[in-house]
Amino acid sequence: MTTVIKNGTIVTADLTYKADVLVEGGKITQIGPDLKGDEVLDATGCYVMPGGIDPHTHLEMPFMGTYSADDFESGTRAALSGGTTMVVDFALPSPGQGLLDALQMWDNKSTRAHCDYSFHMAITWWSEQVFDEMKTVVQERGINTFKHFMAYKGALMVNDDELYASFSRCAELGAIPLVHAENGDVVAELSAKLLAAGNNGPEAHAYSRPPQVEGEATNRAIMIADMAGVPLYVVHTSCEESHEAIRRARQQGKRVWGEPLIQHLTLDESEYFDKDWDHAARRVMSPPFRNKQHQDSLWAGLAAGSLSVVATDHCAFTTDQKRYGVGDFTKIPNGTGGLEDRLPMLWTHGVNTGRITPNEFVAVTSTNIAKILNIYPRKGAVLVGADADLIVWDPLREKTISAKTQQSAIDYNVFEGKHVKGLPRFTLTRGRVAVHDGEIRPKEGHGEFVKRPANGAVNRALSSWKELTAPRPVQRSGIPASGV
Ligand SMILES: NC(=O)NCCC(=O)O
Ligand SMILES: [Zn+2]
Ligand SMILES: [Zn+2]
Repeated sequence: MTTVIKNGTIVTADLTYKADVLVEGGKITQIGPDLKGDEVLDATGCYVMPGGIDPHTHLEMPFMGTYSADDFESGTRAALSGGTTMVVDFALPSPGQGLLDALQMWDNKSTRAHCDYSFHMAITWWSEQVFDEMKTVVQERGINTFKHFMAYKGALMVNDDELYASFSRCAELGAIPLVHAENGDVVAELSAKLLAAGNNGPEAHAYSRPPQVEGEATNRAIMIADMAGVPLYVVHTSCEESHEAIRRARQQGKRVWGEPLIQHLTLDESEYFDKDWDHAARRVMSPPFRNKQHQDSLWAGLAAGSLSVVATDHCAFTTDQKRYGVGDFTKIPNGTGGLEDRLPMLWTHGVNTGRITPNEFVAVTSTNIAKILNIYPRKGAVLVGADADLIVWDPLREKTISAKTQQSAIDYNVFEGKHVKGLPRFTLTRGRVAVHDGEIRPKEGHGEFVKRPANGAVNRALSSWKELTAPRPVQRSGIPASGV
């Protein structure tokens, strides 16, 4: 059975041209004029683009005494509905738990996925066992990224010596470290001080995590990665201080990528000052939403190329779960949703406003991260031989975002009431039409785990350079006799 997408304009990260696309056996088999197939999808007036890849989700994540409410079933259904065809989640060992044990748990959770997926492996503690298992994770399990939390003291946070040890191990294995960059010690101190002063509402969450704590941690992570000789990916870059650190590092030739979230690009800190406790608590996430100047910095970074990927950090909690933190903001589960809305919101606020081009849209939602994760061009491309993860994007299709019509399992949407223009007409996941003329047709269990090999181009280049420039002892002809 073949499927042909006809009459569309193909938009990739670097090209825009008219052609039909033929799909068979889950792959793109031909691109050209006047193609024929058993099933025809009409793309008249539409852009045919690589499906979105969201490299930052937390589905059914155990966190802050509960589990995030969207699992791999509802989460990947939401993803497909909004044009995202692959998610990368985080396997999180609890303290003392082995990496392979934790991976087994994430394997079990992900069997219901509607679209393809992968995992980042989190390093939440350090030991010889963790050091040893990192090799198996990379070489046998096909996971080439390791996540480190510099925040969440007493839970997921790791210290600088552990960061250095793990980053060095990543360098040896051809893997890439990821960081959640906030100074967890300072956040803990500020939180305690705010609570002691009676500042216990959701707005205090934002007060406890000012941009400086993110900027400092980003600079520190960049320095440690440089010392360890490894590239670095900074998740949820939310402010100018962190962006500035990334921009400077890149100008110095360091291999550092920054990932703003669609939430930080389009929602601001005023949400936390809402008189309705639920409204504010539903938007509690780390780092928190910032002011307009920080948003402008993030948008500028996407246009200038100093920021590389737009993600969601989808980690959705219901209103009841958020209410665990009534009277103590530090107990509000951190996280917001966005999987279904990332592409429409970015198109509406990015492409429709002229802040980014359609090609840049493809780059930051799909192609750049496929290259970073070393799965390009299997993913993130419209090329013969690539997986047929495709969206037929209708720039005229409109809707108003509402929890009433969303796929996510939670009872609200942080983008509630926002009007978007630009939505998928069709979404294909490895050739299977999962959104048909705007209507979701999911298939539980269709999603497959995507292995990601180590030693991508950037790792290889950086390790050659580090080897070439490594400190070497000076060769001396005559060595004086010891004074003792
Ligand atoms: N971001 C957030 O608040 N929750 C999810 C966990 C994380 O990424 O820090
Ligand atoms: Zn984080
Ligand atoms: Zn996260």
